Amino acid sequence: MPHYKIACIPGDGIGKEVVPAGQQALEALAASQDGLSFSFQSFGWGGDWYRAHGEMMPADGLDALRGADAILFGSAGDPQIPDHVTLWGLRLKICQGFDQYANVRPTRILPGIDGPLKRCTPRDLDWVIVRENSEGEYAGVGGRAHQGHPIEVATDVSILTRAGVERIMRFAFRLAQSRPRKQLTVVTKSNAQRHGMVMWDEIALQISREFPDVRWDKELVDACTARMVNRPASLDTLVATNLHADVLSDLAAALAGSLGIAPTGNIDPERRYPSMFEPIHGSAFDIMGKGLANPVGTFWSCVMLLEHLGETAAAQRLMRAVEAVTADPRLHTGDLGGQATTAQVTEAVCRRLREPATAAA
Ligand SMILES: NC(=O)c1ccc[n+]([C@@H]2O[C@H](COP(=O)([O-])OP(=O)(O)OC[C@H]3O[C@@H](n4cnc5c(N)ncnc54)[C@H](O)[C@@H]3O)[C@@H](O)[C@H]2O)c1
Ligand SMILES: O=C(O)[C@H](O)[C@@H](O)C(=O)O
Ligand SMILES: [K+]
Ligand SMILES: [Mn+2]
Repeated sequence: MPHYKIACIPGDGIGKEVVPAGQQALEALAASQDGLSFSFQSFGWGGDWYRAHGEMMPADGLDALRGADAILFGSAGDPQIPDHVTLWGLRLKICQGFDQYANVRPTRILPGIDGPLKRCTPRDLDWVIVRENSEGEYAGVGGRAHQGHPIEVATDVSILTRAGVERIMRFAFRLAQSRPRKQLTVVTKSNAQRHGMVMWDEIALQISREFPDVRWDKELVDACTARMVNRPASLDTLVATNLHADVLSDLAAALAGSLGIAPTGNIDPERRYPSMFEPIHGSAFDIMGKGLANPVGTFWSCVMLLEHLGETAAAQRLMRAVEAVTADPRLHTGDLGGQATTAQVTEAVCRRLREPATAAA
């Protein structure tokens, strides 16, 4: 009987609220499904760990995660610690350390959710953004010199490698091919960025030849924001660099109703290392510690986690339970205009999961 080891890293802010909610949902799922079981190991890394130990996670922390089947992550970001310290010391350390180079960000308007675009129905917005997750603007290459002097200099160099672009393009074309519309939009900025992004475009064309059944086009990232708003139904799968996709995916989440709903997987497609699943949002300093965070993005991330493990039936059951709960406005958290708490939404999802299969369907 399948037994999965899940490493939980709540991290900071509302991560500490939504990751336990995700764990509860997985536990409810396992309790109601023969042959599915999980063991959870929780790691108290993040801002508190930093205050105690001077680092966001132990230097050999990746070794503690290596044996996990998957990682459930919350957020890195603490009001008292600079954001680049928290992000690089935890999330990026894991994503880059485990070469989770494909970041997959699905967006849909879930039942009962009132998206902000008046002409956009749930049928018009069904996207997956593939974010290059290992290099580009997040390569970490650059430096600062002469700090505080008039000649001070600072650089962040975007690095794109042929190997890195080929693998993310191949992943994105394959994902597009697996979806009904078989359609990919390659997001670029090769008008202004005349080296790396030009290579990006050339490699997209090269890889496209391996996928003759995938219809594809190219869009400059600035125009892509307008297209997402004005012609959402013209998009299906998108692939973009690390930073471009980071920005586009927050926009996508907002257009689907809230940042609190959107999920992501940091995937190692070759399965050399555990992949890591998390809501796309951060620590949400303005609401942390109040029990008001929307746990739906984390539940949906758990759905992606289950899909990654090959537990398709369990993934579908959890997604149906989440959709049944979003369909009820009384179970909407503040970000959706409602008044429900994290605990109420979590309990409602778990209750659905405990119901006999036919009733939950
Ligand atoms: N993957 C990550 O670890 C990650 C992602 C994004 C931001 N961050 C970090 O989080 C911190 C805060 O960043 P930010 O303010 O730019 O983004 P954020 O996602 O934390 O919050 C933006 C806004 O969305 C709201 N929001 C986000 N998630 C919500 C949820 N589940 N329910 C209800 N409302 C929600 C917040 O209340 C806030 O108003 C920073 O330190 C940043 O670096 C980390
Ligand atoms: O990449 C970033 O900036 C952060 O990790 C976060 O914003 C995310 O989207 O994961
Ligand atoms: K997150
Ligand atoms: Mn982001």
